[in-house]
Amino acid sequence: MQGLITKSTGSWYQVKSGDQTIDCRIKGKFRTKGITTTNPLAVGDLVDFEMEPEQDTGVVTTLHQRKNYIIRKSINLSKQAQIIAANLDMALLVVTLASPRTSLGFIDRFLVTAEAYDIPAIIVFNKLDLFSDEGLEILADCRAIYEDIGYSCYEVSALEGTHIESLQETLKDKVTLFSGHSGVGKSSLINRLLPDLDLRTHMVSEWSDKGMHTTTFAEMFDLPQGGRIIDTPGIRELGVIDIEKQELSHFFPEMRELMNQCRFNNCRHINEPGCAVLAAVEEGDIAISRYDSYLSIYNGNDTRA
Ligand SMILES: Nc1nc2c(ncn2[C@@H]2O[C@H](COP(=O)(O)OP(=O)(O)OP(=O)(O)O)[C@@H](O)[C@H]2O)c(=O)[nH]1
Ligand SMILES: [Zn+2]
Repeated sequence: MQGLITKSTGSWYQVKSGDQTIDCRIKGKFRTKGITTTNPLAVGDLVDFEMEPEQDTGVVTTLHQRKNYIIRKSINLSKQAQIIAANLDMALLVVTLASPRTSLGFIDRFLVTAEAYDIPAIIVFNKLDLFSDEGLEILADCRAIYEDIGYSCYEVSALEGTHIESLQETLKDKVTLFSGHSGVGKSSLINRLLPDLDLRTHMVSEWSDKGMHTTTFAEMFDLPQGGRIIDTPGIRELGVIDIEKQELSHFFPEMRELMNQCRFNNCRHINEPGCAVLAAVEEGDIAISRYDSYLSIYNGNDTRA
């Protein structure tokens, strides 16, 4: 039987197949080429599984090839990576310019990561209800920086349910990963999008009843209009995969566009003469905040929220 992994605890996997949801273990080894992972399978994986004889549990036997996947590097020195989720169509970042304010550096880091994974990213500015007229202008300026580059932006209030419909339309029939640092309202937004609120708490208790670990990495939910979202509790940042300094500007679309116009083909866009990127910054065609983020990532500075 074929199924979709919607939740994982590390040793148990929840596999959705048709209208059924079956708790499965894995048999044998599933290796991911090129990296050592702490978890062989992740939310979003398509698998084949078999029911265990006379049990209501199953065994995963095969992993289907992944379209993409995102990882988180472990913080210790083991060099192991954790696969957070697989087969994504879109990565959504919830941010807010109200408290706790998301820094532009944090947003840019997320976008670079999504570009590196080749996963389209969208930005949702939350807590719209907290903005004064002046605040709304700042929000519009910020939004313009990202829309000019080509990223879709949404302004919502998860609290009041403002502008949720257009976001719902965008999420329709897609698999979208939700990220955001603590306090931005990611859970509130997800609860808005999933009217069946009991779903989440219900599932947790059901798993505890079976004596399974409830600390999960990520979890997938069906959207009522079609499509799915993946929540990433406790994961504040996507693991930036190793990006060569020389390649970093490829992941800033507005720089990527200009690169061929730099005088030197190995231009770092830092102080080289005839640099088209520096010229665009000067002209105001590239936002200073974006260029600052480029330098900051280039120099290996940690840009946290
Ligand atoms: N004013 C306002 N407050 C909001 C909005 N969305 C969320 N909040 C509040 O912001 C706080 C954090 O919301 P959560 O949904 O828990 O945020 P989170 O991003 O999931 O954060 P963690 O739970 O720490 O991961 C709560 O007090 C919410 O009530 C909003 O649109 N407007
Ligand atoms: Zn250059």
